[in-house]
Amino acid sequence: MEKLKLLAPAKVNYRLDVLGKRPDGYHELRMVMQRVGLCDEISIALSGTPGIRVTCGKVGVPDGPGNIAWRAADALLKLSGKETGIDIAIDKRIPVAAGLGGGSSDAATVLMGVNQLLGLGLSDERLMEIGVKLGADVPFFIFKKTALAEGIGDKLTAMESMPGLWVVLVNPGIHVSTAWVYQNLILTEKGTDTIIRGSYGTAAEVAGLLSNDLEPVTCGKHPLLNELKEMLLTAGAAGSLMSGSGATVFGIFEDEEAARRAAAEIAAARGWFAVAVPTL
Ligand SMILES: C[C@@](CO)(OP(=O)(O)O)[C@H](O)COP(=O)(O)OP(=O)(O)OC[C@H]1O[C@@H](n2ccc(N)nc2=O)[C@H](O)[C@@H]1O
Ligand SMILES: Nc1ncnc2c1ncn2[C@@H]1O[C@H](COP(=O)(O)OP(=O)(O)O)[C@@H](O)[C@H]1O
Repeated sequence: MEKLKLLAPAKVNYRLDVLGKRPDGYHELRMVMQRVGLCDEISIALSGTPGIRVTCGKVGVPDGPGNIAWRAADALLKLSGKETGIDIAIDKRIPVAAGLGGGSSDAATVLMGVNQLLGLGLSDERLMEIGVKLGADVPFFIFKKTALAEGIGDKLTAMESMPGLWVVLVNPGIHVSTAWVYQNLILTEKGTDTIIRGSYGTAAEVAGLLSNDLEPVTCGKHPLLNELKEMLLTAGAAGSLMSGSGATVFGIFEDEEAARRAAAEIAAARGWFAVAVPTL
């Protein structure tokens, strides 16, 4: 039986403006989303034994139907009407519940992989429609380009030109519930007059874009994150920010060596998860 091995990358949010709350409880956003080279490895194989099996073996990530990758496979299998079985193994490299979109990326990768394995021929647009029902960030990972994301995160426009940078991701092992962060957000009447351009040329220019309305909620609960942002700046980052709902904090660097040195220093000093990865 045919088998695929795929990489599911993480993301960071260079910008996250919350514009308001919708009647269904979701929030209207304006984000700039960037994929980075820290990836889960996903094997997908068709099987003669009907049913979907997902194994991950990582604490905090459910096997079986609780896994968003299982739900992605289920959605496509139902749509296909086929009787085949699907076996999915996830080698989890992306920290979990960390604001890096690992679950959403796994789901997007499974949608694309199962579409290919079952020969369904669904367009990316159709996969994004199916994906947004699994999670607001899933369409972005099918889009595969640095994006301005609006709506609940699903209305995507490609950024015209973004610099290739090095991103240092630091996660102090704090798990954050995205739902909790949105529930505890205090919406203000702040203006949204910052213009987001289509093109940014340097790390310094991207640093001017960095802002996240969810930061005060998560950093309010975990003040250590402010310290992490400072450590990244001291280590030479052009800018630092919390990603998504947190608790991962990232710094942006133009220079690979400087980024690798910063990650090694922070990992050695405090024993936290800290890696330097390129933007994709
Ligand atoms: C904050 C962000 C930024 O990229 O990323 P993460 O921190 O999760 O990585 C996203 O908005 C997270 O997207 P995602 O994690 O796919 O969201 P979902 O599973 O659909 O929803 C999780 C919870 O967040 C809330 N939610 C999500 C998206 C949105 N635009 N408004 C919301 O209020 C939902 O009400 C739900 O309770
Ligand atoms: N494939 C998966 N990878 C990671 N988390 C998953 C997965 N499937 C289900 N989950 C659950 O989704 C929650 C959010 O995880 P994740 O996508 O890593 O975080 P975030 O929303 O911060 O980007 C976790 O608490 C985890 O239990």
